[in-house]
Amino acid sequence: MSTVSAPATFTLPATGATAAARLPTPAELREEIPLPPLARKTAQRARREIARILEGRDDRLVVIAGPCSVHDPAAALTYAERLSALAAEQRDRLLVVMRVYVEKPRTRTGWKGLLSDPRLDGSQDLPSGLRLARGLMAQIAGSGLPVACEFLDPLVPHYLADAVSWGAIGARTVQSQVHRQVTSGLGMPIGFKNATGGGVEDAVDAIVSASHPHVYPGIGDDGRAAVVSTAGNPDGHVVLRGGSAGPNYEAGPVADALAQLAAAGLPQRLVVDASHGNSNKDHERQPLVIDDIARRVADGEEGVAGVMIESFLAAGRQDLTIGRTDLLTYGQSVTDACVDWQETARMIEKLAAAVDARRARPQGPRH
Ligand SMILES: O=C[C@H](O)[C@H](O)COP(=O)(O)O
Ligand SMILES: C=C(OP(=O)(O)O)C(=O)O
Repeated sequence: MSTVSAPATFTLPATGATAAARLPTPAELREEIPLPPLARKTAQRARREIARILEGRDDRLVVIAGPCSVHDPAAALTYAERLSALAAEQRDRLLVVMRVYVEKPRTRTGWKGLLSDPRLDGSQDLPSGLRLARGLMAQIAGSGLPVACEFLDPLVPHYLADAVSWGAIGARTVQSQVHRQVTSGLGMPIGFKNATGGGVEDAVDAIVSASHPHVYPGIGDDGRAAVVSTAGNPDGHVVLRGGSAGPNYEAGPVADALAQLAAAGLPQRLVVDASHGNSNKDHERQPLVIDDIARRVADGEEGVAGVMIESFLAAGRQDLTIGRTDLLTYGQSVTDACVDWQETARMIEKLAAAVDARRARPQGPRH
């Protein structure tokens, strides 16, 4: 019988990576760009309200609307101003949260978002991107409009999470243990997208995993590597976004997903994304998804707690040529196609009317 003895020391191979610039620590960035008191209040209040809607204790719908990605802070602020006015008008029926997505997962390659490359010129000035992202989120939340984003890099929540009311784990990372661990320590409701193939099981697994405490290697407020311990996130939920097998916003797939949640002992409430695989990335299909959901909500459907809409000032999308921001159309997405402002307002009004109609039903939910 042969035995294998472990070497006394290990030499790690060179990684090929270089550390090009220092990032501020989370504590340094929070001190440099503090959250205004109203931003903190907005973030905390919306977290609680979203959780109540997910629990079915508040009969409003959550509406997560905004650009696929933020590439121009000025256009994002113009959009925020309009959305904020509409959110205030509909606050008794809807809880509107703005997508302020500063990190983009890519299927293969492409611009990875404002945080990675804030000048859109390939210089990848991450320290500036991080500052810009935090400043923008602080300003939007500080205007009273709650902020949503996708958490992609596991270090980034340490810098931004206090400004955020709703977080997403995307279809490309929903199976990742790293992301499940990170979200288990975040203080806001987290929507887990179904995987790109359409499978909801991965999102259900992620909710269960993230609801448990975890211990993992991460960083502390001082930026030093640390053992991070989390308490578990009780507000994980599924986001149906369709997939390569087709859309899943219709009543049948929603009922199937709710059954999977019930089988896992989880609350039967979820969010439907009108974009991505549910629109086949065609922005003109998003209103069809919202119309269908609004009709079902008006008829009394209660499994859908909220919707996501990819929306910006101008309709459609445009290709980004790195280094040529002069070629860009103002207020139009450089990633996935979005509906324009007029269509966004129409969709939001339709959802508000659906909540009213559900309330008016004799056997409708109590509120
Ligand atoms: O939501 C945005 C995109 O669908 C996601 O970032 C993937 O983009 P890509 O397939 O263009 O890389
Ligand atoms: C990348 C996104 O979605 P998904 O993970 O569903 O592709 C998104 O919402 O921006």
